[in-house]
Amino acid sequence: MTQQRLFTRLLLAVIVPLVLVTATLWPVLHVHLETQQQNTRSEIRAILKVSENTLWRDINETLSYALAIAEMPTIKALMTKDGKAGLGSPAPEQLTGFLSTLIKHYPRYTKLMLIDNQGVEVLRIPGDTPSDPRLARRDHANTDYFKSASELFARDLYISPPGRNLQYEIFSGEVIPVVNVATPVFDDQGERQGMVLLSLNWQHLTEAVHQAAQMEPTAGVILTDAQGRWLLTERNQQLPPMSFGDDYAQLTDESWQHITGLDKGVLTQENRLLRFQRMDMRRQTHQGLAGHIFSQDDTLPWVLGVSLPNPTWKSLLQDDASVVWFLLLIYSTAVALGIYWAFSSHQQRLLRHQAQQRAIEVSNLYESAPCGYHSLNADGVIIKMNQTELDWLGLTRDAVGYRCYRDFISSDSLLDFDQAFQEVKAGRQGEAECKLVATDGEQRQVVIQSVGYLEQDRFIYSNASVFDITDRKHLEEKLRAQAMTDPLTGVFNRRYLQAQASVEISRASRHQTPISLIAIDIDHFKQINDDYGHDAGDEVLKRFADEIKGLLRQEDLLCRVGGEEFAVLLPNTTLEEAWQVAERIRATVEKAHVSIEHDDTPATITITASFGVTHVASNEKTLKAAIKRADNGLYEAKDTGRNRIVIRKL
Ligand SMILES: Nc1nc2c(ncn2[C@@H]2O[C@H](COP(=O)(O)OP(=O)(O)OP(=O)(O)O)[C@@H](O)[C@H]2O)c(=O)[nH]1
Repeated sequence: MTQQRLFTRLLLAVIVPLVLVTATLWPVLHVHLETQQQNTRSEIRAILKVSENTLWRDINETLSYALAIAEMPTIKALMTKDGKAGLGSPAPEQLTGFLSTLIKHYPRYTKLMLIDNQGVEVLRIPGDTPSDPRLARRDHANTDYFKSASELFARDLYISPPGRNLQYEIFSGEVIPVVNVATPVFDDQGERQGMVLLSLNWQHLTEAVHQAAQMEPTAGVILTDAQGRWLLTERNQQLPPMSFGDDYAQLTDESWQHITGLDKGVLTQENRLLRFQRMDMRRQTHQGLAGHIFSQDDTLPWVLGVSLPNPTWKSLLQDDASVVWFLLLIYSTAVALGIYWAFSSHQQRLLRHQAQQRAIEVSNLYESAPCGYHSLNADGVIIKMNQTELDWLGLTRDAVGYRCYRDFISSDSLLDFDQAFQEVKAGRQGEAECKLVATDGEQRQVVIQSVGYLEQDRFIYSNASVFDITDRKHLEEKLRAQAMTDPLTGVFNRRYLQAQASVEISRASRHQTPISLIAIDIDHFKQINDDYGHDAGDEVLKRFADEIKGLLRQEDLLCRVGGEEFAVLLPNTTLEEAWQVAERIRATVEKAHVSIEHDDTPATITITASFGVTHVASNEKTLKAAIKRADNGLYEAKDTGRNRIVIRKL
């Protein structure tokens, strides 16, 4: 049972700390996780902003250059049929040199072209003819950029979708998608003279976006057109492998559904947090000098997005070892404390149980001790009492608190009790031999030993042990009586006569009263023994004593002083009165018949006795002289025929 309880406590000691620590740490870790997620969101927002700015910056610069070139007088002059260097004439070296430098210095451009109103190429920088047959033609009349830009007003711009409609070029030995930016050229009279076309190296542009995103190595970038066509040229390691032109919408159908409905937003894609926003260059306001910007409407707006790993509990623990150690430390400390609590409380419980057992044992000992225990307050009221003493006094526990102990002390013991109680109240030990009287009147001789408990010299209560000495007292009295009594006849013996004689003599002396003594001896007692046996003799002695006792007063002392010799001490009795007593005894004995069994035959014995009578003189301190006188009288009675009384005076 104890082991099972310990096991339960140990189980609780493990579970409760785990639950408590978890309940305590959960909000903290949750906040920590939320903070991490918030930080991730902020980081994504920042990367997205930088990526967007990078993209816009390059595109805007391109727009600016295109517009600036279209505004250049030499360009206008070159494009104007009526100018000095009209169409069909080669471009001045100075102009081609300037434009070549521009294209070389900005690797984001693959080429610059001037196209006349018929779609015929007027100037191409760089000037070498591409070997790719797709790009070899000089007639641009059927291209989307030509068709679109031919209808634009001054300072309007057309931007082709990246890589759309075969807009690829071979650049540095590889085929790359391009974005064509076209703006019309008008002469000073407002006549449309053709257009300027700048081809943007889309790979270069998106690389810049990538680099911006690489501020955070785990960041991933998405860039698609409005249809979900993948516009990035570089592989993005954080996403499923996508190549330029792949259908992102189809690959991530669910996410794309989410994206298509919103201008911007945040969504969770697998374990990554993706923030996206729309980019519509038609609504670009950067170009304060630009007119309208046109493009293929079905491809815009683009979707630019940045993703980062979304912090989770798992990533939190994996990325931050200190959190794991911290949790391990907290949990192990809590469990260790719990186990310590389980063992210590188990130990305390055992100790408490043992203490309770001891208390019960002590209480049992107290309650059922063979002696009484009680405590009294200063007024003598019982404030505590064990069951033994309650039983002695015939009380129930209800008596505690209001009954006075003194009420149960016999009147002849009150003085001793009061004296002892005063001692106790004074802080000393008190002892009294008293007689307790129970509610039913039963008396009990006891010895009360008590000590007082004092505080600052003020008595508070007493603690008393009460020993029942009734049996001892009875035994003492019995022994005392036996010591003073003749066992055969039950009358006093010689020792008692001598002891009591001095008491009676001094009393007689005090009260000036006479005191007399009778010596008695059975006549021919030896003959009775001889005739009937010793037992018969004993029976005669008992009967003889009984006969005499019946003739004496309470205060007279009948004593057996020898084998068949008796003495009677008669306080307050004159010699004459003593003689009368002796005569009464003699006459009674003479008439007495003692019935015995002798040899299985009933027999009757008659006896006589001789007497010596004297009185104790007032100057005699002991009985010695009086006994001698009485014996002398007795001897004379024997000598003169027995069955008679002889008085001996002083
Ligand atoms: N049965 C019995 N006999 C006792 C007891 N004490 C003494 N005796 C006997 O009492 C007798 C006393 O005898 P004696 O002293 O010769 O006296 P007696 O026979 O009475 O003769 P007188 O005194 O001269 O009349 C002795 O035989 C004792 O043995 C006793 O306690 N019981």
